[in-house]
Amino acid sequence: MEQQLNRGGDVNQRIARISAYLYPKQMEGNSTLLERGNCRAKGGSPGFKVAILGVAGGIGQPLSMLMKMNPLVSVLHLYDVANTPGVTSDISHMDTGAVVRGFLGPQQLENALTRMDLVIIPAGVPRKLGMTRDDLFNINAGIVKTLCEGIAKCCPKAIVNVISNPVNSTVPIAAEVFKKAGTYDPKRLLGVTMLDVVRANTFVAEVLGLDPREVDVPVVGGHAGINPPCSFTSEEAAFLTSRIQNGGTEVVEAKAGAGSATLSMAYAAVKFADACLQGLIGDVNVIRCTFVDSVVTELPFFASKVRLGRNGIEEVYALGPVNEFERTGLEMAKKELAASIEKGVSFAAK
Ligand SMILES: NC(=O)c1ccc[n+]([C@@H]2O[C@H](COP(=O)([O-])OP(=O)(O)OC[C@H]3O[C@@H](n4cnc5c(N)ncnc54)[C@H](O)[C@@H]3O)[C@@H](O)[C@H]2O)c1
Ligand SMILES: O=C(O)C[C@H](O)C(=O)O
Repeated sequence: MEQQLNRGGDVNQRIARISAYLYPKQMEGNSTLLERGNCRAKGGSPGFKVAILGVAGGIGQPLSMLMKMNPLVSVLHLYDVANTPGVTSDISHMDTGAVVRGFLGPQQLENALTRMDLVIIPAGVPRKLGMTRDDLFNINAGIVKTLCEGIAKCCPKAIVNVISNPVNSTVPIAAEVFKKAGTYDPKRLLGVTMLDVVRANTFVAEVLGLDPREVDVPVVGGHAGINPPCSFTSEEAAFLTSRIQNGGTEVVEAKAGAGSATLSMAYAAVKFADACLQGLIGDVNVIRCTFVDSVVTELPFFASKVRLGRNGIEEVYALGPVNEFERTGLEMAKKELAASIEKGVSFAAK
């Protein structure tokens, strides 16, 4: 993990790029500013300020731990409505650069969010056996709405990564909240679908007998295209599509009432958050799949490949050629997606 998070150049080069991002004017011709600049929290390292909302949960705890290990993070704000002090105390003992602060309950939400560069939201209830993600809507819609109202007020320029389910509705809710507040920037709101990619890489590698690190499967709008080029039998394609689409249910059933994916989700979330931070410091060719405001299809939101950069999303890529099997899956996915998006938009309009 350490090796992965440090990829894209030597740590000193990355620190210089962070400083250039945070203090573009001052950095001109002044490389010593890094030592004196206030981008460094007292006793900590230079980097970005990141808030995680929902830190005491199954995802929130390992996600907080992994973000504390990320060398691009200088300040880590941990927020939850319960049990924040324990998680904060525990994580704060890790001897990595980021300075950790805990925030408990709605009265501390604004302090948790003020001046953040990136906000990650895993707050909300997970599904249990027999539930769909949409069954979580009634509770999680309100949670995401409130948290996004706080973001609009306290850090309207932050990049926002939404993990809380149903993502297909919670991202449109967030967009509506930001529109109402006059702060909406579609380049900065990203639904986290990275777990689909992580699963797809793993399952495809299993079938092909490859190392998952050599596989990169873009998962778009709920279905997969394959890279590197390879071919599957129709049975293999059907098996893989179903396994990737039902990966969440596979974990919910294995956990037998104890919730849904948490550890793989935390891993996927930190991979995605790290990509957002890499984009912010100006790394090139940071391309990931995510559920975003989109014109790729007729739907207002869609998961597809995007290029991340200094402003968040720099480019949303078109789908490219799809075969008949993928076209059928895409049409089915779009119907469900349209309903989920509309549900989120109407909720936020109330
Ligand atoms: N996007 C994805 O691919 C993906 C994958 C897995 C899980 N999820 C979703 O992530 C969410 C969290 O899952 P989990 O397993 O960590 O659940 P969890 O119940 O273990 O943790 C949720 C945390 O959210 C906190 N919380 C509740 N209301 C809050 C509020 N108003 N403000 C701040 N925090 C609040 C809770 O106190 C708890 O600590 C669920 O909605 C789940 O469906 C998404
Ligand atoms: O399946 C769930 O409810 C959680 C998450 O969306 C997942 O895909 O694991």
